[in-house]
Amino acid sequence: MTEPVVEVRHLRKTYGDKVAVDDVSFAVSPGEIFGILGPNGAGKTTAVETLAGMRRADGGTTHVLGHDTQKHPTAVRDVLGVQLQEATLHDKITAGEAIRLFAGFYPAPADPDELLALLDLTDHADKQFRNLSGGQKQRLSIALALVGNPQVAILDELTTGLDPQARRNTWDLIDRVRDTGVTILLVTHFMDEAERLCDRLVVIDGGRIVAEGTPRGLIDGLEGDRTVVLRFADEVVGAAREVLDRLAATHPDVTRVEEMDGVPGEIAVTGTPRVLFAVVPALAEADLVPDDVRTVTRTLEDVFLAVTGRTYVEQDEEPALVTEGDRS
Ligand SMILES: Nc1ncnc2c1ncn2[C@@H]1O[C@H](COP(=O)(O)OP(=O)(O)OP(=O)(O)O)[C@@H](O)[C@H]1O
Repeated sequence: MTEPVVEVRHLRKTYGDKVAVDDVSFAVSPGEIFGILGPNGAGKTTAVETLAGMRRADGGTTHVLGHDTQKHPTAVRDVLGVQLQEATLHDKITAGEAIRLFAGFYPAPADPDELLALLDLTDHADKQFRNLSGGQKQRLSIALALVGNPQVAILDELTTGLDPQARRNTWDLIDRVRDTGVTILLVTHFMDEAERLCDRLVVIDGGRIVAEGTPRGLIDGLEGDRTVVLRFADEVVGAAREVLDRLAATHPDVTRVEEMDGVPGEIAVTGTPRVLFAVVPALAEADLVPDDVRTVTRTLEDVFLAVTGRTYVEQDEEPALVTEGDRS
């Protein structure tokens, strides 16, 4: 087995009486994008800041590339790149200047021009920080985390505050960064982001790990209901509803039939994984042909609901990188 690049064992971190991280363990293999997913306040940032040697743990061990980051926090300075939730740069520094300045802090930095190209910033290299868009600032913050040529990068809430297109572009970029050989620890409260990017992940809630695995494995491991949504033309929707209601009352694989809110003609049928086998013959018998059929895709949100009993609420926040001017 390959040695893990990051290894966290029984990590515990408190702030006074507040237990922010409680018995958290995970290991990250070389070249992985490993996710730490959870709602706001779950303890994600505390866990990675402690792992990076920026905070003292109250218990447990943290290693990066074999270095004990609690005992020797500076040992990983040149191999670990950290992009934290909020960083401040001077309004007037340009993107190119910032990258070259930070490159000077490292013994074997990345080539600033290559980094600008990797992060689609070449055309914005001469723009002052205050004039960069949210997405460009975000990409610059990732570039600054990568400028030391790290083997491991921690990216914390990297798409918070970005519009959907900028988020998707950032996801493509993270794939590109991983393709250069960097192992990535991705902290996020966005379920879709974790599902799209992570090879494996832990879900944290209230400081504890509540689920761990690949996104697909966690979703496929969910027991229980499947939902099929059917859309019917106006003239047949009433008849279809009757057939499906009868099915719910009589068929063991069908538990619920509901009209979808705000979508005329759409009916959702919920039941066991065999629900489709019940629905199709019943509609065929009545010669009721739906205009559209889709299954409701299960996501990590369903995993969160299954393990915590709570619905996951995503809250977007301020852009992650702010100028000094923005702070006033
Ligand atoms: N410096 C601090 N002093 C006291 N409590 C803190 C401190 N930093 C974080 N906390 C508390 O510890 C808990 C975990 O916070 P943390 O920031 O690690 O969570 P998170 O999952 O990263 O959430 P977010 O994405 O909102 O930052 C929260 O209840 C938070 O209020």
